Amino acid sequence: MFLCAVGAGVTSLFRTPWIAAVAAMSTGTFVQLEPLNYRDGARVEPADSCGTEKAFEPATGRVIATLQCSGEKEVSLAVKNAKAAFKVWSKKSGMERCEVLLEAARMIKEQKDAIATMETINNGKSIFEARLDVDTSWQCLEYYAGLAASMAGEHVQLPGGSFGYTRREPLGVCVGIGAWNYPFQIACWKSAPALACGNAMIFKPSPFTPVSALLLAEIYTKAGVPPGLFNVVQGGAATGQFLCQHPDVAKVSFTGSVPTGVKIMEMSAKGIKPVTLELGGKSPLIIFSDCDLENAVKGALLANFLSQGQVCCNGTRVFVQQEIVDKFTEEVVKQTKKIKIGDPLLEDTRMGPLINGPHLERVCGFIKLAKEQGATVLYGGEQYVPTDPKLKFGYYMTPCILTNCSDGMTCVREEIFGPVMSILSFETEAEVLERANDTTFGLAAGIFTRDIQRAHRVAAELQAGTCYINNYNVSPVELPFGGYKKSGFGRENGRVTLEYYSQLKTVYVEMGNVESPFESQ
Ligand SMILES: NC(=O)c1ccc[n+]([C@@H]2O[C@H](COP(=O)([O-])OP(=O)(O)OC[C@H]3O[C@@H](n4cnc5c(N)ncnc54)[C@H](O)[C@@H]3O)[C@@H](O)[C@H]2O)c1
Ligand SMILES: O=CCc1c[nH]cn1
Repeated sequence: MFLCAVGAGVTSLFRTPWIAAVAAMSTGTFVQLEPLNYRDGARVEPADSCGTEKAFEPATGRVIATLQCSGEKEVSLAVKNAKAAFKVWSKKSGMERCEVLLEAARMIKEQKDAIATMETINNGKSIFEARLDVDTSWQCLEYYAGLAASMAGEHVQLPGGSFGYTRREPLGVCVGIGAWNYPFQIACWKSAPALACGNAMIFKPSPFTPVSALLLAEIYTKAGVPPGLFNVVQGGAATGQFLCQHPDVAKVSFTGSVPTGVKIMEMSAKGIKPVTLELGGKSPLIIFSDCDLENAVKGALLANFLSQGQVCCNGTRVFVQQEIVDKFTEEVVKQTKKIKIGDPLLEDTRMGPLINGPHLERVCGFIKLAKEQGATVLYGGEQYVPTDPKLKFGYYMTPCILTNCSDGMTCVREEIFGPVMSILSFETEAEVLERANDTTFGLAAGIFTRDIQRAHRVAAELQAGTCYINNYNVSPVELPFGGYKKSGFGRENGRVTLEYYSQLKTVYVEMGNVESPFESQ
């Protein structure tokens, strides 16, 4: 499927040499040559286009693909195909859908290293993390495979022997629109529950990370979904709008920024389409003085520096109780200095490049402004050039720790979406709760304490969709994930997500005669 230096030509995704060749690929070698749209069970060039976009390898700054953004015609063809596939797939039993999803999960597991390598090349996250993302991806498919057959309604007894029952039915053609920070995982988090419920899906990845959704599409086809059930269209805002506005699209599940979420909701409102919005955050991490300090420091690093800090639920406002703030800060800086930055495909790298040049500039701009507003950079926050010459034009920076922060500063109020931790001190539980909740976002929050009563009391008061107690950024597929306030609504993962990809039909059954005020005397 890909031409690459080690691949020696075009090979098939499903042959072992392809998997081995991709998994062994090194930074600076991959070029995407095959079409990036997927329709009717195969890669295709789009029928029309509304411009082009370039996708990069963030580690080197090389262009790896030039996308044709799908136009209205291509989007309509994808919807037409998805509608046809929906007719077949929605008639299958839950157990039949389960079998196909389990096979797809098995194939993802089998190709884990190759998929993770592609993700690292296109996104820049370390191969260590990309493999973890692939694990949560196949787990998601397995989880919803297991739930597919449990979709059921209820039976309700009514007077006179009449009764009613409910049926949980799929919605139809669902659209998934993804962000660039977890390209493969987001495609799985959306498609697995959608397909388990009997829907079809058209997925549009971010134009920055167009590559890995195609691997998922090929796996679904090989696993046995009908052609057209999972299609991929490429492009940016214009393509996304064609999708959201299409009259035959039944639902939109979106992961991205708040401003785009607003637009998605407006477009969906015009068609009365349900939406799931997984948006941004500025989450608090609260560290009480009675915590296990070593775990709290580990938690703070997990909350800030995974995927170069480009994680929606990151706990970037680190509130530390006054008594331990010096000790905590010293230890956090010590551990942050140890993070190995560099070629993301190397096994010991823990921080790769940011997604692209403009984003790196934006993150550095936040740090500059933080300094102007009175914050102190205790460590990092600078552009970084690794010694390997092939990485010279990559988008690297050192992880940044800010102190002397106050609640009104821009770095404390706005989502930076980069490796920037702001440390703030507090004195009392009541005070920190008020400050933690003083944000328009509400995606996640964290608490480190040994006092279990306090942990649950604080979790109950935090205005956030997910609260981590004594850990951070762990997202098992069994647990629902989603936001409060401007971080969005609807959920991904967990049993509840079946409700967001299905609708309830009530069937009334009359066992007697019709009683009517209109009957003749
Ligand atoms: N809550 C979550 O689960 C979650 C997960 C990952 C990222 N995010 C958030 O995503 C943001 C970063 O991702 P991003 O920069 O890709 O976000 P973005 O909003 O710029 O883009 C997200 C997607 O929307 C598409 N898009 C842009 N304009 C559109 C329009 N008018 N109509 C339809 N589609 C449109 C983009 O092409 C992309 O595929 C951050 O705010 C982050 O917090 C949230
Ligand atoms: O970036 C936010 C968390 C996440 C991971 N995968 C999908 N969302």
